Amino acid sequence: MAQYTSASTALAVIRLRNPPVNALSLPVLQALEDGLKRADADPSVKAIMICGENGKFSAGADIQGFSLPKTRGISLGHFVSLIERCEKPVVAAIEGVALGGGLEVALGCHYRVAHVKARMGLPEVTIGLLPGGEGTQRLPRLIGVPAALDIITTGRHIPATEALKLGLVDEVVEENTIEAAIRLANKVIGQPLEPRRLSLRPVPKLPNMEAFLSEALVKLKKQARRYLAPELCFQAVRAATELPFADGVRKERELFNVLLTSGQAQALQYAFFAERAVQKWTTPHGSSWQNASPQPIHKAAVIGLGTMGRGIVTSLVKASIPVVALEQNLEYLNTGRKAVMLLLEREAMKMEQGAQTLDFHNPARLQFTVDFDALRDVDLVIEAVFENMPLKKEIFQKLSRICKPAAFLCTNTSALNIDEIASATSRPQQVVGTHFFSPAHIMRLLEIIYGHHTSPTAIATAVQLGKVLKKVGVVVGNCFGFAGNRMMFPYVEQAVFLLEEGSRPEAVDQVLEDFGFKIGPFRMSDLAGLDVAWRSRKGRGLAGDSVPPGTPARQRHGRRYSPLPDLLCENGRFGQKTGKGWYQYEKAGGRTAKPDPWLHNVLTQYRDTHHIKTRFIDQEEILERCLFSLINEGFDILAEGIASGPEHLDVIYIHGYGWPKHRGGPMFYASTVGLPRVLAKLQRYSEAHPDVPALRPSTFLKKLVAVGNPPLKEWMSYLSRPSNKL
Ligand SMILES: C/C=C(\C)C(=O)SCCNC(=O)CCNC(=O)[C@H](O)C(C)(C)COP(=O)(O)OP(=O)(O)OC[C@H]1O[C@@H](n2cnc3c(N)ncnc32)[C@H](O)[C@@H]1OP(=O)(O)O
Repeated sequence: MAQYTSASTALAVIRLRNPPVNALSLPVLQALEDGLKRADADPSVKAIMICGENGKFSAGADIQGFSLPKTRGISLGHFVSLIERCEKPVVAAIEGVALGGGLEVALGCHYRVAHVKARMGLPEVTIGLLPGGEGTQRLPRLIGVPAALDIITTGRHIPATEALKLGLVDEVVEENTIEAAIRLANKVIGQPLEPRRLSLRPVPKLPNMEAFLSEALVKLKKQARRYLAPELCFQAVRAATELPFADGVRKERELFNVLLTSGQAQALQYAFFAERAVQKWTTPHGSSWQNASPQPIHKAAVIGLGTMGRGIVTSLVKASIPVVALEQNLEYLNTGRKAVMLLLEREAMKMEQGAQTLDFHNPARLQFTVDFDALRDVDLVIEAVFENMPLKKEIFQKLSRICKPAAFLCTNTSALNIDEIASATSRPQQVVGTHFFSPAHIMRLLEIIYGHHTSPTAIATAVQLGKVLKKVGVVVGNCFGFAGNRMMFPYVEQAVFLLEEGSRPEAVDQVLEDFGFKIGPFRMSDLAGLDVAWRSRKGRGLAGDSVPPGTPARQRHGRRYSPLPDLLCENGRFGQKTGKGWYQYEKAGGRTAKPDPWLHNVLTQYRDTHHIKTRFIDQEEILERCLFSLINEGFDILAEGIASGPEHLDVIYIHGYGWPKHRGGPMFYASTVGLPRVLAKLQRYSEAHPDVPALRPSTFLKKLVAVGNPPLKEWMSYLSRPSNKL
């Protein structure tokens, strides 16, 4: 847990030991205390060094431990103070990471030496907390208020070189950090320790501290939106500027306890582990991350340079994977090339600020072509043409002929059947769905869809590709809309039904934005373009000429249907790109949504035509119908084995659909509301709308309620045998 050794008779070494990241669990901290006492009591020991095992100092407090009752009330600050009060110099040797409590331990030390590749930071804010080991009081004393406030309220990891400039560390070394720390420890033996004890230092003054803090708070509130932790972090740092150290520490603890017991901290910590859990993918057929090895991707190709293709090319170039970008003709190729170059130039500028470079002018790294023959030697192709099954099949047939046998063939689709696409090839085991989210070079989610024949190697390779592209890959089964969009359909459907019954787009959006979504469903549809879904509905016989004559306007296949979105499209209202959709915009391509009297009139006429009695719909009903129908679909997806756990759906929603992370994702949210309540509400709404299948409670949800509303992590054990429907 923490190993006590000696580097020489005069130097004691305490090595934090808790693989994989030396998290500061209670036993680790107790062993650290024992080590300090032993070193203090040994007259031959003249200095102490603290380091971490396996090239990592420490990733901070054990996040799992926050939920353990026995660790409550034990303050990390106690251990940090013990280090600082030591009568012998204590040197931190920082390798790998010193994050959160790990950095706070280092701040208790009298000196800090870091390896040049080490990263430091106080990321507690990202898991809904504040640095509760006196970090909010020590850091401003060491590096000043502006830098400390930035590090504490953003949680960003800073590289060792920046840490040196800020004065956070005393030395940065390129070689052996431990040896450098030993050298420093030997050098400082006998020197006075008072000036090195941060708790005794004043916070460096700013001529305009009050103005600085007020301005910083305004900025922070704007960025933090509905997140509690950033503002409480701010208050703790402000306390450091106003109060003596001990009172500041009391304030820090008080604020920490507010956050610790907040639902936000629990949701954010759940999200942290969910993101890691989805990397350990499994399928109902028994393949998993443990029994599949990814193949290396030395060269890739992207077909189609529309919005998605451009983003995907940019992502690949950023990840240093050589790319061949292919379009169907020279005109499209030139337009696509210009757009890609623009994106890459912007990305290069961002990266240069972080001292990295992006090499995209070299044709060996990025080649534009209209010739399929250029794909002969690539290891993986991502087809990103628009959603048209015959076109995709034609392309896959060609790829199957041209690409080398080992090449993986990926399709970027948001809903289409992977098996049907794979059937056009002679290698369905190499075909995998890679659903990117727009803008593809920015959005972190990558939905990875396996078909009936997709090999475990192909899945593992797509997952590995996701990692290399710095995305969160979530493996799901094949069904219409996969996991994310399949859950989105009932959500959007409810939003439109609410308009039919009496609500307005701005009212529905407001409720969902107050809940924490970045944008509500109507603003989202306007942004994405209403024509995409219209084309899909026409293709599925739900809209346009393919609807059989005599079909009731508000019914399809025996269930309720709203033709309102079709009506907008028929009027050329495709959203932002046409300047009109569910809202009106200042111009085509404009971004400022304004409520539109035209739409309000259309809604009134529509209700009159269809004899719908307008009623007032309160916020609770708006929220519940939209969210609970989405969650209900999630339970069906779990029951069918399309996703292997609720965490998968939550990660998809957080990283692909703007679900507020501080609410942990839809399935986590359902668990916090309580499944009996979700079920009761769905039952009530379903009785009121019997022709809406999405409101009919899922059998799996009913089962979970019947067995007593078990915690989320136990849900999957109540499925007797998950089976992929396909
Ligand atoms: C008050 C609060 C105080 C004082 C705190 O200190 S709160 C904790 C603050 N620290 C953090 O938030 C750091 C969280 N960890 C990370 O950012 C990253 O894990 C990492 C940068 C340290 C390493 O990243 P990477 O190399 O990509 O590896 P993983 O993220 O996959 O992590 C490996 C496994 O370690 C587990 N882990 C990581 N940090 C912690 C932690 N602080 N407590 C408990 N467990 C932690 C992580 O879940 C992975 O576990 P497995 O999935 O392999 O089981």
